[in-house]
Amino acid sequence: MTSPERSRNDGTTLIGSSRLREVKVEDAVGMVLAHDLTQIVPGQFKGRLFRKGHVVTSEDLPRLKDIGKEHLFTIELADADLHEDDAAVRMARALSGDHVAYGEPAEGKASLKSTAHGLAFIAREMVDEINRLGDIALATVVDRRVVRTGEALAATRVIPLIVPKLKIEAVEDIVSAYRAAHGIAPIGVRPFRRMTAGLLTTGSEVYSGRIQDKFGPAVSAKLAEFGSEVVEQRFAPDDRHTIVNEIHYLRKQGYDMILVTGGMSVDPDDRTPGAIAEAGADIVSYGTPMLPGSMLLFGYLQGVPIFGLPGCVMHDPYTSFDVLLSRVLAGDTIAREDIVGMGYGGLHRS
Ligand SMILES: Nc1nc2c(c(=O)[nH]1)N[C@H]1C(S)=C(S)[C@@H](COP(=O)(O)OP(=O)(O)OC[C@H]3O[C@@H](n4cnc5c(N)ncnc54)[C@H](O)[C@@H]3O)O[C@H]1N2
Ligand code: MOO
Repeated sequence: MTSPERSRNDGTTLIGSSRLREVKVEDAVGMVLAHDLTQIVPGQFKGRLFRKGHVVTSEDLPRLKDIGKEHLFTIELADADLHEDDAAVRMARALSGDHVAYGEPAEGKASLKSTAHGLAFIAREMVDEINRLGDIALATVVDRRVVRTGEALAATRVIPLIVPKLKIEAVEDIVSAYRAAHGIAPIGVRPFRRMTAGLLTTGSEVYSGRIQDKFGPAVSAKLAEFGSEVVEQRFAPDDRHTIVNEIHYLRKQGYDMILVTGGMSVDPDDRTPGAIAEAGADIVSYGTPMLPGSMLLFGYLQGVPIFGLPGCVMHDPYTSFDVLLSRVLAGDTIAREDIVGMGYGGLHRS
């Protein structure tokens, strides 16, 4: 796993073909730092105290001692090797796909960030394959996580200070093969489209004015959070025929998706799933193996995504609606197997 590293008793260490020479801090004034130096003060600070390339001055000596440095390295880098910063950047470059940016490395780490609000794409098998090489750390967010502009997607790092070029070339080869096979990079972001929605709120208690509608504001806020919009809201009592007609009305308006709220459970007045079916939708799934949001229905009405949203969507901040909505907005067509796969890791409230 680890690079052959040989410490010698003349104060030098050989890593691969490169030589690291230890210099006592007292003798290091005027020396150029070979790598970033980190300070950690729990609860207060963690980061770079000195940058790679910094020229050590006599004023630096107490601060170097404070972070435990008695010696510093000079590096004689062999042609066959790479400095940790350069290795991290090369990996970042290889891995980055659409809507991903990476900046300057720090402390041997390069961060890949999203340049869009959308759904992260992370090829998990690729991450595992790279980490299997050893001496390399590639840490990512989970696939299909919602990311905002500027949010981190992944970070690359090599474990030793110096790594053989061959190791990074192995990463580049793995990634090239992936790109060739799949036509995309292993790390990317699929930006959310701006979609319009027609909303139908069912429930006789709301329709009659007995209680105030709370679903409309909750669903509108949710779509706005994703950059989309509820354009029109209609209301219906718990009457199947009326609900079917209202669904047809919304379909005719040409909205990008149709959302029907309430009446999704097991009571005799819960008419929504039957009405969505009667309206002619192809039901992908009624019932979603995730909590909250288990009573959610998803289907397509003449190709338009249609959701039956259970009461929890009005109440819980994160439900199966968030998962499926984000995928629809990223351009996915949802199949039954996608719904099946939501159960593992899908328990967010018992
Ligand atoms: N015996 C069972 N009970 C429940 C089940 C079950 O499987 N068996 N599922 C539970 C789950 S999970 C959820 S979520 C809810 C689903 O509720 P519904 O979608 O059927 O919602 P309703 O019955 O129509 O209403 C429930 C509740 O919410 C109020 N509501 C509904 N719409 C609005 C609105 N637009 N504004 C304000 N308030 C609204 C309604 O008055 C009820 O109080 O069922 C669980 N139970
Ligand atoms: O679907 Mo309820 O739909 O899990 O809280």
